[in-house]
Amino acid sequence: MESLTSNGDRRLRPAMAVDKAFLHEVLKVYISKFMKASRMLGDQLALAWVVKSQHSFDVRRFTRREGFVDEIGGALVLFLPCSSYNWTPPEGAGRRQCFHLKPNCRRPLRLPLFSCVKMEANSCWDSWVEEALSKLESLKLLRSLRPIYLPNYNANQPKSIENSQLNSSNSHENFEFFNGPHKWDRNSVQVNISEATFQKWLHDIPSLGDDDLMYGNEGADNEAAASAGKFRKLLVFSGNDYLGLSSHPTVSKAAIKAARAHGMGPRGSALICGYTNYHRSLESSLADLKRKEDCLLCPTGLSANMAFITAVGNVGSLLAGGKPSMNERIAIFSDALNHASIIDGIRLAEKQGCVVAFVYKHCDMCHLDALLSKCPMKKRVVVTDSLFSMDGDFAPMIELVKLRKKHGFLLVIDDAHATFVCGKTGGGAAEKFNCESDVDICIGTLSKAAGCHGGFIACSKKWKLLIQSRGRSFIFSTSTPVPVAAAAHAAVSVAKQERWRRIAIWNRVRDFQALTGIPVTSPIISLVVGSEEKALEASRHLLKLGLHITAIRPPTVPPNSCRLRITLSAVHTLDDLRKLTNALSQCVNFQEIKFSCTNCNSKL
Ligand SMILES: Cc1ncc(COP(=O)(O)O)c(C=O)c1O
Repeated sequence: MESLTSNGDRRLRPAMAVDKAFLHEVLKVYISKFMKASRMLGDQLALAWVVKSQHSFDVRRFTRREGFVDEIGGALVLFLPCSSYNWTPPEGAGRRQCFHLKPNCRRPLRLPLFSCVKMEANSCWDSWVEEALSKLESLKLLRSLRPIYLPNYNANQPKSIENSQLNSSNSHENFEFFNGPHKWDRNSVQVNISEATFQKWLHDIPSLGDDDLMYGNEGADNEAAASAGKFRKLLVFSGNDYLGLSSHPTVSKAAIKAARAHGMGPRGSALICGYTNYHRSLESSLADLKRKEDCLLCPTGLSANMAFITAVGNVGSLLAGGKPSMNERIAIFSDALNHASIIDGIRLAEKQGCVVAFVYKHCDMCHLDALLSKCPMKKRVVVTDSLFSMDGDFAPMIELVKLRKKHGFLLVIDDAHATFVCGKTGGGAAEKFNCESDVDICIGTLSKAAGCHGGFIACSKKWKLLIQSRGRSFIFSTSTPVPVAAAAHAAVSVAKQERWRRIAIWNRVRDFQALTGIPVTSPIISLVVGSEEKALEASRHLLKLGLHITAIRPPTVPPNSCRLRITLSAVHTLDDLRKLTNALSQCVNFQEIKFSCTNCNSKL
């Protein structure tokens, strides 16, 4: 099936069977849209959502005064004045072809007249969101982002700074990229800890972070302390800076430049006065990366998940015009191992009486299918981590897409750990599994592979408007500091351009597998060792050997599934991996782990 965007480019989309109940739902929205359009044009309009003819027609003929073309629910809809045209509705469906057109397209496009309604799995969601937005509009509850324009330099700065700003520009073209690792990259995987911290960690003594750091924060003193044996150097295998961008000079330069020109504090939440051209640029680059219409920045990944879930819950109450009945609520199907922020978001929305949660067994598509089949509620959302943070396994994206087609739910992924790491361009898990257009909402964070801070929701413009108007953790929190937004924008470009980083990290994944024989699927490696004591003992042993690896214990993971969570980075070398696997071989049994992994995989 072919789709035409306003740019005139063509993409192939899978065809879908027409479901009559579905069609009925969408037609309801067509009618309300039609009424609105009639008012807008001050004319009586004929609605032609499916037009059957041998001929082609030229969209140029339909000016705004005469009528217009819109896309609703994935189908092209013509709104035409009755006086000029006498279109009739279709006489039934069959196997037909359909074209899409972006709303209010002005470009002259020649389209063969189509004779079919094509239903997208989420077309009901499109119409529900539209209806929710109309309700919000009538209640005057739609909220706006009004970017404050911050120029590239600040004329009020001292002369020397002002000049350095003038000499460099903020534009993408001036970002510096490198085609291989450099000395600075090591900063992302090498750290020092003081002897006091080391001792407390070794003896599992609770710390408030007030350990005697002895030599302050100055680099030169730290060097001296390290060489005098006061600090211990550790090689980090526990961070989420997968590409090593936290120490990338292009990223830090962007932050420095923005901090010099504009200071630190964003001065307010995004809806008040904390949203600037820097935030907008970052949103655009993330929307591009995720191949979505738009994107909404949130203060953190945690707040992005919470904002989305509270906003989706609101659709239930807005459409019901008050507290929704059981069947009017939103059914959210959530993987049992989803991130805490998804769980908390769902709990909050449940408390507000907007959603009902169904937790399906981890990655178990039969269980999810059964729950969906039994569920009488129409408004359904499936939310899952794409790459699970504790186990390092991927959600079964292809099966999820199949179920989405079957049940017509909204598919939402938390792509926190896969963004920038997976896919040819770093687009994340959906790009890796070639299903970007089947993922409706992609939530992510800039605090992991981007090496910065902040969260985002890549989605359609309609969803963005809904979330920015109803997502409480977005609305009621101060926006991202400008230097952080500038740094993250640089990081998006670096991550895209420096492809060698993605190649390197996946090479390290293969190296780990080759050195241990343990099958691994991602840079997050979870070695389940069993009891808490075993995990702590292993972590202590690794610490003594200079490796920063944490033991993950309840309540983060279930009792007796305590583990060592190891994360690999593009910046690790093969020698680092040798050091790691040698040390691991002294405290964990690779054969046992290999056996339980194989067993586990055969059950999937
Ligand atoms: C899967 C997942 N989602 C969301 C988050 C939250 O992101 P942030 O640290 O930006 O709040 C995390 C981070 O821990 C995560 O692992």
